[in-house]
Amino acid sequence: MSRLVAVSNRVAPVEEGKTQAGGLAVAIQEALKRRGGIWFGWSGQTVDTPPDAPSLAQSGRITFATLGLTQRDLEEYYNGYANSTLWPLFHYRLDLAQFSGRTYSGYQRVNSLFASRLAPLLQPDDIVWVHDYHLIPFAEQLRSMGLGQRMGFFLHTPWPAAEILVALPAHEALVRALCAYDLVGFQTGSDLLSFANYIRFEAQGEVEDLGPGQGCRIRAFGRTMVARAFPISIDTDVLAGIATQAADTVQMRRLKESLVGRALIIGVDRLDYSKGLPQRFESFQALLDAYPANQGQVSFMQVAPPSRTDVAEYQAIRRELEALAGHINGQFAEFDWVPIRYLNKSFSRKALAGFYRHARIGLVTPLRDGMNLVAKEYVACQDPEDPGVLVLSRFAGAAKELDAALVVNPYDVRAVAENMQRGLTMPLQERRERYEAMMKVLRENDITHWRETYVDTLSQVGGTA
Ligand SMILES: O=P(O)(O)OC[C@H]1O[C@H](O[C@H]2O[C@H](CO)[C@@H](O)[C@H](O)[C@H]2O)[C@H](O)[C@@H](O)[C@@H]1O
Ligand SMILES: O=c1ccn([C@@H]2O[C@H](COP(=O)(O)OP(=O)(O)O)[C@@H](O)[C@H]2O)c(=O)[nH]1
Repeated sequence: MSRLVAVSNRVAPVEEGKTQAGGLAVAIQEALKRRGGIWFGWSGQTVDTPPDAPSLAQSGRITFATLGLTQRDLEEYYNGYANSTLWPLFHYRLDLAQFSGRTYSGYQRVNSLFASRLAPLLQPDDIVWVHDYHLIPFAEQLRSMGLGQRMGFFLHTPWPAAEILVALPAHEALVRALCAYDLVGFQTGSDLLSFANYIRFEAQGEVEDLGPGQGCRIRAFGRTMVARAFPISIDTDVLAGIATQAADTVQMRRLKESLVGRALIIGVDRLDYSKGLPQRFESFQALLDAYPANQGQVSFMQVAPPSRTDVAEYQAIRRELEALAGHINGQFAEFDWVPIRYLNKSFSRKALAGFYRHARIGLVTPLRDGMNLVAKEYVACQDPEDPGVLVLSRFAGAAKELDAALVVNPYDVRAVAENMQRGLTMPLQERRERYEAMMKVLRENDITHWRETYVDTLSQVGGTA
């Protein structure tokens, strides 16, 4: 069996026997454990000069190969082109996207640096699996060094409609770079459709349908490759197991004591403008306004660990939310009840599992999201006998699979409030039916299924080595 080489900007430090936080970390770790291989990416550290070779660390059959970046590289590649150009653009925020030749050069330079440092570690029959928007030009860089291995890419964010993408000065170069892969995976069928439409109408390429769920063969920029949707998922049964044991944690005991029987609504998101947090806070305000019986009876807890804190837009959304939470709490709080618990910190997977299970509503209302694993985790953690209700944005990739949630338009504050009220008062029978429908989907498409489908497909397409 060929070795797998996973490449991602972030490389999770994996310790044997410890459960990993994010779905991506779990998926990559498992895939590498099975086949043996390398996990290559940024070390998370800044250095004065880029090293000639990555640092190597072994854990079982996995070699972690990581590289420090200079402050300038990090500024131009990560904070700049990845998170101030591509991230806002891919999340339909043209108003926030910055277009700068300097950061674009930095993005290309770091991709070239990464590729040149990985190349000496590669063997001819390796399968290379590259993750996310930070590394779109990675395969093109490897190919320019004469490497012909099978190379796949998976985009964790949405792929925008062509009308949005063409605002990017380098749109053609970016899509040309994607065509250097043998397989390009998207989260949903609509991301795939947006990509196929760009190929047809902007790149004058050919798109051949490969049948239901099989994606399409793309011929463009002198290359032929396959593009297909692979919705990422979670380790459903493992997480459901963790949730049954989480009721006994210290955090859970303290949470229950502090709620004194009140209903809990929960949100868990990185502090990112794509997650729709201001609209969500306003929806909760609208719930208290429109259904005053909830005042003093319902608490909304928003877990929002700070993210990408060097980027100005992330500092701005943090200030906005602090003001909004303060305003709403000032309007409704009583001496013995505060409506919004707003927490700028992160929690372990086990603590979150307990919080999810206790919450009557999981409130997941991004304005755009590639998938949103929190939506899936909330469902998997419910008590099958007495499940809570997922209120889910139609603009999260997860809504394509979890259509038994209460699917909402997050911009429609009043409608989100009405759906929260519907969830709080939903009869047990309906809650069970919706939960079972969603769990069926999550058991069929769990993280193992996602990983195996992707790696099997990549093993069968392309490769000239
Ligand atoms: O690495 P950071 O800059 O700290 O950001 C964390 C990750 O955020 C994004 O996650 C996406 O991947 C999820 C799993 O596929 C998906 O559910 C979610 O919708 C996406 O937003 C980003 O794409 C990752 O590269 C980051 O590591
Ligand atoms: O305090 C926290 C907040 C989030 N997460 C995890 O971070 C991931 C967030 O993934 P999602 O797809 O929802 O959004 P992203 O942050 O990747 O855009 C999920 O697995 C969460 O359980 C966590 O472990 N602790």
